[in-house]
Amino acid sequence: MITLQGLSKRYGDTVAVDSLDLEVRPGRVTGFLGPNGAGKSTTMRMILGLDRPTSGRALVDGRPYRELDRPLHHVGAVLDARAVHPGRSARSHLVALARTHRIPDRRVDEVLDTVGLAGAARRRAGAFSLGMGQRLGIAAALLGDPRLLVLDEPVNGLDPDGVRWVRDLMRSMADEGRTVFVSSHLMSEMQLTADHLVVIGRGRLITDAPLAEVLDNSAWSAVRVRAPHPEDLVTALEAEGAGVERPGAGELVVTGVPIERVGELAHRAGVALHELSPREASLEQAYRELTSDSVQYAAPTGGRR
Ligand SMILES: Nc1ncnc2c1ncn2[C@@H]1O[C@H](COP(=O)(O)OP(=O)(O)OP(=O)(O)O)[C@@H](O)[C@H]1O
Repeated sequence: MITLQGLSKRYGDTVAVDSLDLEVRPGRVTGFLGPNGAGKSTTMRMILGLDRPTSGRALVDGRPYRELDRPLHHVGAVLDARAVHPGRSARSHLVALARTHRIPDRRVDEVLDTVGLAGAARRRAGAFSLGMGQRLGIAAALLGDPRLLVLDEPVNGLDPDGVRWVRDLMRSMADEGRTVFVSSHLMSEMQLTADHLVVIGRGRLITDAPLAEVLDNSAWSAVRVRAPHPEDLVTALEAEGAGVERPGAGELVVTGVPIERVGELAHRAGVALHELSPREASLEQAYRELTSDSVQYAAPTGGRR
């Protein structure tokens, strides 16, 4: 488990992380989202003891990272997959890392196999593609068979097979009861991968909630109804305080009432339905609503048509 307590980081006048309180729990994939500059990487660096908090604490299994006896067994991390000696082979890079942490060489071959790099193990890491570099970074993260994975944009540069592979890896790690904390800007991918979401903006916590709750709370979530004569249903819905829009003749978009209730009210009002379906929000839509006030580096809107 990762615990953040009043975690803050300033760089001069910039408040990169602002009093974050958070628990990242085991057994699920927690997506870590936020606009550019929100403070995600800085938070991850503090969790991994690479940056010192200005105030507050970041704890891994109850202790600061620097105080862990065998850190690679607690946490595997991929922050910058390019941080590899370019002249070394993938295998010798991992062997060097393993030996400094008293991990046997056979574990290196196991993780090379797991990430699909066994065939490229003796090639220079400097000549690796972006995707192969990501796989090597993940191999390093897995070396100590850690209880916790911290991944900063792990699917960056991966092809569709690679993206699916990372998704499956994170899923199986979480299903084994490990903690997976992953940042990404790819909302469609996060919607497929994450169980739980933490969203920050300008260094502050915006949301810490299950994915399903974030989607349900989106203004985009609604119920679509098609009915040739919906008037009595509209009256019943409005009496319940539902929001009812009428985008076209015989069409309703209903908010604020569960789909089952819309069905019951239609039945009671004797209104024939031609369609009753959920309009589900995408994470992209929900995320835009949540972060609309905290986007710092937005492209200008309007202009070209
Ligand atoms: N070493 C540093 N020195 C000065 N400012 C920094 C440093 N590292 C980060 N910052 C600033 O802290 C803020 C948070 O940056 P951070 O990289 O943590 O955001 P992020 O959410 O990871 O962004 P992105 O999605 O663009 O990777 C930004 O304003 C950034 O410019």
